[in-house]
Amino acid sequence: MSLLTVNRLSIAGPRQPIVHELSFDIRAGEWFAVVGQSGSGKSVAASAIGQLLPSNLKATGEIRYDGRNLLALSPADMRRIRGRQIAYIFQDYQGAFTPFHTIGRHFDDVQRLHLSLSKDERRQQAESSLVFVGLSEEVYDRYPSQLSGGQLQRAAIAIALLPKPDLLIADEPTTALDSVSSFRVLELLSRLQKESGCAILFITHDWRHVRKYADRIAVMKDGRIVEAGDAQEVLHRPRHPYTELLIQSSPSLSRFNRLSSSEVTS
Ligand SMILES: Nc1ncnc2c1ncn2[C@@H]1O[C@H](COP(=O)(O)OP(=O)(O)OP(=O)(O)O)[C@@H](O)[C@H]1O
Repeated sequence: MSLLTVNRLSIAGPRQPIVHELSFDIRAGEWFAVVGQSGSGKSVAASAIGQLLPSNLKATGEIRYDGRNLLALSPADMRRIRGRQIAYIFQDYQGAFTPFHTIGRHFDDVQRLHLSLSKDERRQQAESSLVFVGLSEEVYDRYPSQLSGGQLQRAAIAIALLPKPDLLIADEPTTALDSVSSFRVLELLSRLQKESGCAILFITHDWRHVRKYADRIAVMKDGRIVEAGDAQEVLHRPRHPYTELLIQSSPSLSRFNRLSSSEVTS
């Protein structure tokens, strides 16, 4: 069943069009990867879903979610959906945190906005979600600068999933992490997705991640989807020469697969 349907989404920049008539749908509970080279328009397309485009970019077309066109919602209506039903995590996990607020304060901000819980319940919920993503509950009182990149990204995932969103948009969440932290974060996402049943829109240029986690994929080139379908089908029988080129030029899967479970325990 379709959770979100993107219909002829175009995004125009100040000088030229960036994204051209994208159409795809995301099904409930699936891992949908959008893959393509740097600059192909993956991030701007993902930002348009939550009305997070910079003001110099304009989106047209339709993004249907829960019977409504997200592009036509008022900023206030969009804020009620974003964070609660549609959550984001980004490559720039540092930028997602305010340096002078504790991790606990970041939890609290989301809990106050989207959940009605008492102060004690909020702290309890935050501490158990920290433990759930493999962090200690002491992290609650720490500042972002006191955590490693991998730990911060795991905290960001815990916060994003608190309101139990239907869709998590993960924009290259592991690009800035070393390979072991990256592996841990992806395994965590995969586990949480199975447990929570949320769909993931996963933006990446890394085919190793596509091969391991994606159910379906869309391949983007120069602002257009050149090929889309079942991930294994596209990987094994790419129809577009560009997809074939991307797959052939991707780094070997062997290093990623060699990471053993002993390397990834916290
Ligand atoms: N605010 C902006 N104003 C003008 N052009 C922009 C703006 N934001 C993005 N672009 C342009 O839009 C195009 C697509 O950018 P986008 O960040 O979506 O690519 P991407 O596929 O996500 O790349 P990457 O993998 O490097 O993140 C690029 O050419 C970029 O320069």
